[in-house]
Amino acid sequence: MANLHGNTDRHTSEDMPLDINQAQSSDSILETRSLTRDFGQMRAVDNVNLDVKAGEVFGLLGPNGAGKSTTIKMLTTLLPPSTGSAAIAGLDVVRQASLIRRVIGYVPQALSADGSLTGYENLLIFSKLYDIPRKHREPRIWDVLEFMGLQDAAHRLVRQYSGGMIRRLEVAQAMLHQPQVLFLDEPTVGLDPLARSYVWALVKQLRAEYGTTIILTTHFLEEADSLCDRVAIMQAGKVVVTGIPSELKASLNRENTTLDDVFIHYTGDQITTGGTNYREVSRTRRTARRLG
Ligand SMILES: Nc1ncnc2c1ncn2[C@@H]1O[C@H](COP(=O)(O)OP(=O)(O)OP(=O)(O)O)[C@@H](O)[C@H]1O
Repeated sequence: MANLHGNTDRHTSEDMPLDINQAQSSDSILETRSLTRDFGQMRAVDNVNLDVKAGEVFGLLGPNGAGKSTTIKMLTTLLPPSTGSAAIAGLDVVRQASLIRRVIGYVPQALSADGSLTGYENLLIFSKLYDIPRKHREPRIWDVLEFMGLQDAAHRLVRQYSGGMIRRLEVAQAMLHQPQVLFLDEPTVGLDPLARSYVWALVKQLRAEYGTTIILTTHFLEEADSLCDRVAIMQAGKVVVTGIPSELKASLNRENTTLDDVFIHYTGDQITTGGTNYREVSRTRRTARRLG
């Protein structure tokens, strides 16, 4: 393993990925081993090894097209890996997919709430999808509505919600069955700063009150710095570095280092550029517009 401290040369993808605190797999709730996904000739996720501890907020960072969403889709059983393996709470994502779905929640980038229904109705549908027993549904729905600060809007149509309220409803949907691990794929894309800070507060509260392990992707490095216990930076399908944000920043041995500096150091890229194609841009803009 390369020595991170004092090394200010740009990291290349040929190097071994760095892990500056080397999580032990024994207390991991999520593990991937050589997780790989190909789309035809294109390798979207390339031999990714991750260990996430129970109760951590873990950030997956990387430029557009780095492989973050594809990784999340494999972990949430929506896409089978080409090779390699992944386990959550000791369950294999391929062989035990239906059991995995009971212990995870997932908020995708694309809209997952139906605008023509009320918030309550959306939650009722999810409570049935999650097989929550009939007598527990209503109290559970009111619990999550209250937790997300949406109880007064419960019977309003979702199309009348603000972008921030829709995001909170989507997190509520994903939390109904009290998952051990919650995946948030760009939870604050398209939100204004106030709504974004509300979502940050919610993530912190979820972890504090329920001990939920949270795995999020984001393009906002300030957000990752504020929320995440550890981050992994991906580039071209590989994890190039994993670590605690403060230690990653300190390791550059520069004054006033931000996570942006760390990101540029390891990827040589500004997070808003590089590898972007029309499909990705239009998807992000579509999501932002629908939330906005
Ligand atoms: N279904 C698919 N078919 C073909 N290629 C795909 C598919 N899904 C993703 N890709 C490609 O795989 C690569 C990784 O995409 P992915 O969406 O995982 O990146 P990302 O890091 O999540 O990017 P973004 O930050 O833009 O969401 C990209 O080159 C993308 O074009």
